[in-house]
Amino acid sequence: MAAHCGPHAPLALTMGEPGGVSAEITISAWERLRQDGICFFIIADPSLFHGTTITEISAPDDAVAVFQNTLPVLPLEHSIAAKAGIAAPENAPAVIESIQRAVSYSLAGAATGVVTNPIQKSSLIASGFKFPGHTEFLAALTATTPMPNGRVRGPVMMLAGPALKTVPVTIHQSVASAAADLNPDMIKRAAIVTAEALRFDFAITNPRLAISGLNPHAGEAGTLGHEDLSVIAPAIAALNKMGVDARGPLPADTMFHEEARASYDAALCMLHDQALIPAKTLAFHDAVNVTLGLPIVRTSPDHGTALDIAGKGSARSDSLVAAIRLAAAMATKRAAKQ
Ligand SMILES: NC(=O)c1ccc[n+]([C@@H]2O[C@H](COP(=O)([O-])OP(=O)(O)OC[C@H]3O[C@@H](n4cnc5c(N)ncnc54)[C@H](O)[C@@H]3O)[C@@H](O)[C@H]2O)c1
Ligand SMILES: N[C@H](C(=O)O)[C@H](O)COP(=O)(O)O
Repeated sequence: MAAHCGPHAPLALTMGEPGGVSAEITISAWERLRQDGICFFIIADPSLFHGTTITEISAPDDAVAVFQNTLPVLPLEHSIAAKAGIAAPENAPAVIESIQRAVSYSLAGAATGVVTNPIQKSSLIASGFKFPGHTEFLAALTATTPMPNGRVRGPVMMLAGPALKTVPVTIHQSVASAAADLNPDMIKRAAIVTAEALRFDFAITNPRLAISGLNPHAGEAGTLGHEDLSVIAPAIAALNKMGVDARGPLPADTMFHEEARASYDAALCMLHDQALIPAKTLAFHDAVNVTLGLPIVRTSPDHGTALDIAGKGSARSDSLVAAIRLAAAMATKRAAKQ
């Protein structure tokens, strides 16, 4: 492998929603990282990059030789008809093919990990896609591959920013169904996968977890809802018995101020928005969405398709750059453990 790309295979970037900002932030990320010792290629329809010098490659490894000079694009078999600002369900087969191939390359060791560009979930679902997001799709695509080093399988979503890491225990589901589905096993699994990831992927030797309640004021001693006492507290007690440093259930509204954040390494929250609102508010342009508990490395920018600004040249690539850097760092740590 060429020295400027580091010792590992390149990262595979997916195309994401072709009507969104993926192409422009990928070009910008390539410009920012081309001299940085990280290599990647994108699996996409080359027509998305008209006006930019790209190199069409035929295998992941070809990216290494060209990366410093041009963005390597591995063409899809499906073609697209993209218009900036429009997410057309007709492009779904190409969007899905890109994700599937990135995972295949990663499982085969031809790519060192997967960095996904944002997808328009509603558009994919309208075309018949059966998964609510990448997280669940990636878990299905990797379900039969053993986890490395005996680690516990997820998937678990983490939003990782410079000052805060949050994990939603329930992910892409309605608030009503999340509250109904919540059980101690889900909380325990999310906590164990998170603690393992903090140890092995983020080099935090003794990870401390703060676990939120579900209801206002963590249920106010059972007067504002029963789940905090009947579901979350028993999960935390079981985690403590297993040696996991976890405390709670904490009122979600007071666990994210600066002094509170200093007392833990990751906050586990019961609902998607409990976890993602603080993470994106504090660090919208720096935070990274990481899927923990997969046999492959997967990161993503924390933002979505941004259809409202697609093609206008104002989309920032910071979160994608952070996602690429984090994927490379995680892959390096995992390779050192094998
Ligand atoms: N990883 C993913 O695939 C992923 C992540 C989040 C959201 N989504 C999907 O994206 C779609 C749109 O979601 P949304 O509108 O809630 O969120 P969004 O992140 O796309 O947009 C929210 C706001 O942030 C702005 N914004 C987003 N990215 C930006 C960037 N790089 N630079 C500057 N401004 C930026 C947008 O212009 C918009 O005003 C939905 O279908 C959602 O499910 C996908
Ligand atoms: N919940 C995520 C967010 O708002 O950032 C987003 O939907 C992405 O999820 P996947 O990585 O599962 O697509």
